[in-house]
Amino acid sequence: MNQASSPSGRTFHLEPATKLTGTVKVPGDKSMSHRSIMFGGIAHGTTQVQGFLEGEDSLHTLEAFQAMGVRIERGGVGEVTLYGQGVAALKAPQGPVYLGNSGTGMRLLTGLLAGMNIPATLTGDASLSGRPMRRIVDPLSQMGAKVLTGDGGTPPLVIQSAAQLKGIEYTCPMASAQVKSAILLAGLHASGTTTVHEPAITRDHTERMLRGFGVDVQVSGLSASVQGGQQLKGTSLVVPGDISSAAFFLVGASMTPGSDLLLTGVGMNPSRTGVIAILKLMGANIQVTNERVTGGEPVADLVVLGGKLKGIHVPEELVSLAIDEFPALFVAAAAADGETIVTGAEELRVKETDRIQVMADGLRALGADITDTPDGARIVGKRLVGGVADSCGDHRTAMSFAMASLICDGSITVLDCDNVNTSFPGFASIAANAGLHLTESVNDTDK
Ligand SMILES: O=C(O)C1=C[C@@H](OP(=O)(O)O)[C@@H](O)[C@H](O)C1
Ligand SMILES: C=C(OP(=O)(O)O)C(=O)O
Repeated sequence: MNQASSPSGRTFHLEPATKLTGTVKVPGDKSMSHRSIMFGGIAHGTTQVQGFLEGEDSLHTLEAFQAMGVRIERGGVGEVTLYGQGVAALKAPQGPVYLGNSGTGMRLLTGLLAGMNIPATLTGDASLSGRPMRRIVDPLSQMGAKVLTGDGGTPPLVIQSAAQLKGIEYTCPMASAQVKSAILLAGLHASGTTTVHEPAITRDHTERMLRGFGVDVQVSGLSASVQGGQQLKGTSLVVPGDISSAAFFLVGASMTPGSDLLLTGVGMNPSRTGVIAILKLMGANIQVTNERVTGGEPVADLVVLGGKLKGIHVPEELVSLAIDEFPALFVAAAAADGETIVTGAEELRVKETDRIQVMADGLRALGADITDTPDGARIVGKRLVGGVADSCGDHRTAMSFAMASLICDGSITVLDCDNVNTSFPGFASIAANAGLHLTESVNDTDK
């Protein structure tokens, strides 16, 4: 596996743009793409995946399962076939498993491997190496797992051999689908029942997709349970477009009068649609059309007509339903009339970057009126003037700053954009086709 970090310094250059038009098809959902490999990799029988996200994060998960001996074939774009032979056929990886920038890859794989008693060392890039892992290591230890962290509870994670895990009932202190999933995946191979209670709704792809692989998952309100000892059966699944990638375009089109954009095949899982609800509260015109169900997940085409947004206090119950969309929503707030207040979003501080800090610094550098708070921000909308915004290597902040060119009178330079490829390969050309005046350069001395 390639452990070299990608050369820093892919830079986005943006001239002011006025609207987004045409049709956009965003790539496959990242959360589901990771899970399609993990579940297909441990299942008995063949799993065929369509719409797989060929981004760096999900490809690292795919490589991890190849390193454990799973035969995986890649066909046309987004087509992956896994020839699963069950848990017993998996081999411990020979060397460290490098998971790049991906918190999802590392946290879910740790739960899965600890449950299956497969020793491994999991590593990541500089960003992932600074992210908190005790949130999964503590509950996994309660189940009997032996997982070592680096100093401060961060990666690398070393999963050591242990006796069979025992099921636990765990009340999650933070709203996190990754923590919930790590525990449930460990519970698949633990004795007895494993139950996770959550403080708020988080994405439920683990629960839905496991059912697609024949697992009995019990869900009641904010609690999910699995019984240990269940085998997964290979299946066929279609990964819908990622609403988190669509979010940049939803924001860009919603905040610019004259925009008329169609987003096709977007995943509409109700635990993910907070961004649409929040934008609608801000006055956005988003029509949900052609609703259908693909691979057990609701999917729709979204028609966005641009207009003027208004500031709101974002309801806290929508925060976990839109957690990855706040960088883009901060840009919508910078475009809105009046003040937008975000509270209850402290989880943003432990993503690929501290997204509250990076968005506040970057938007301020572009001329926005934004005050960061411990758990969110206050943003008063106004035209931006332009300047240099540092994404700090975070894919979502980079794409959000690019969308800011729609509300800006001067040019914008966005630094450190390499990691856009973790979730949205092709973003620059898709955004340029839709109306951004975006060019890219690669320069090792940018930073
Ligand atoms: O389970 C998942 O696929 C994810 C869960 C979320 O993380 P948290 O569980 O840390 O909130 C989200 O931010 C991440 O992009 C993907
Ligand atoms: C937080 C994210 O991903 P992860 O936690 O998997 O790195 C994200 O994609 O915004």
